[in-house]
Amino acid sequence: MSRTILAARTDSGTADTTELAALLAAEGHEVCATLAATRREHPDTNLGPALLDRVATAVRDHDAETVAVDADLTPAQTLAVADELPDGVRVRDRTRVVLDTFADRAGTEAARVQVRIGRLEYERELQRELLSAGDVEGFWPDDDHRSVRAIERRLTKARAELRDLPDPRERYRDRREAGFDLVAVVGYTNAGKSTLVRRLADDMTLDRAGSGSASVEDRPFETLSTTTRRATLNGRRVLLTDTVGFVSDLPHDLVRSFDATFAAAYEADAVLLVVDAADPPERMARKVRVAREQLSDADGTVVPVLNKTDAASDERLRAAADRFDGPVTASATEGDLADVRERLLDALPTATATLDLPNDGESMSLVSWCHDRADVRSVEYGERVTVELAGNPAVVAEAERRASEGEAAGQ
Ligand SMILES: Nc1nc2c(ncn2[C@@H]2O[C@H](COP(=O)(O)OP(=O)(O)OP(=O)(O)O)[C@@H](O)[C@H]2O)c(=O)[nH]1
Ligand SMILES: [Mg+2]
Repeated sequence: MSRTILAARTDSGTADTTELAALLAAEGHEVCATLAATRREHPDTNLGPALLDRVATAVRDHDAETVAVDADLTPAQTLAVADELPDGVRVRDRTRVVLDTFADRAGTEAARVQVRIGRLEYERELQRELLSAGDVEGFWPDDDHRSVRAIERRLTKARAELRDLPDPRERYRDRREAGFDLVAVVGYTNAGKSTLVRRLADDMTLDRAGSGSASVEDRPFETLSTTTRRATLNGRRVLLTDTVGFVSDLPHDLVRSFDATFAAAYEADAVLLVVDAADPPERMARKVRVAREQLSDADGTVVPVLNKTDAASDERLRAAADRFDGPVTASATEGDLADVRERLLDALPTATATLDLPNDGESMSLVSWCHDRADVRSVEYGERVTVELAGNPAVVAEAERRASEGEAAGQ
């Protein structure tokens, strides 16, 4: 366990260090002291001399090995902060902490390569700055010799590896063409996405052909790669994708490198945006802002889900509800999720059709095909068979095509 001092600077108000503290705890760091100050960003060190002085003292008092700064430092600022600390103390800003967390726990090959790219891009910038300051010696934790050229070679290799992996968006498009309704469950880290996916999949599932399971833990970034489970909603075949949680102030490069999550969100027919309704108002405001930014390109209908209602006071719940247009409330651990299922169904694009079929064996197998994929609202048997159907537009169109094909074949 590494001993860490957490330092935070904020322009106004009080710094909220809970997010970074949770990340550090999840990494197995012991936060020995948290030091905060309210002041303008200092151009050289971000933190400013007074706070930096307190940090240096705390490092000595606690014999700390690392300092985590709750801000995004420029490479020059990282160096300037390290300069004020005892030799060998490692300085990490929040981007670095997030990258390290992901690197430790990335589950899939794609996530691992993406993390590697994010880290290399980060290191390249830092290395450029180190070189121009003429101060490379002893900065990196290992003796790994780095030159900008060497980093770039590794970047090129990693990008090529990523290109060779299957494109996540392609995979979603194939699934859509196969008549699945795609639902992405997204939101801030620790909001309860995986719990919700598990519950929804269990409630909605008739056949459990789904792959993977959604791991639940009270720590940030429990889920580090997308997991998809199959479920049935009103006869429709739904794929529920659990995603990697958002955090605030991620640099654009890093966000872009988490393509799998964004592919799931952007390609989805409907997006469940899970929000922790028990959060204090300021924290929630920040999280909602982050989620909105990240989802601005999503095509599907976004359904806000205020989760953890069991743990939220009425006042918090009302305040949370005011932030959204028509949210649905839920407790993924305790409540009944009927409202979530209903809202999800409303959000999915739906087509209807009435099929008029000859009364023969061929038609019977088409009726059972429909039952497996859509909401068969009525079937009337007479000289002909009349089927009323609602569901995914691609499925309904395919049913109509099969009906007319059967008709043509019978003539
Ligand atoms: N009280 C309460 N706790 C919940 C609820 N839903 C989830 N939790 C808890 O919140 C914690 C985080 O849940 P997860 O499902 O792992 O959250 P997540 O959004 O998938 O988190 P990441 O994968 O880390 O982004 C766990 O301890 C859950 O048991 C809820 O409705 N009420
Ligand atoms: Mg999760």
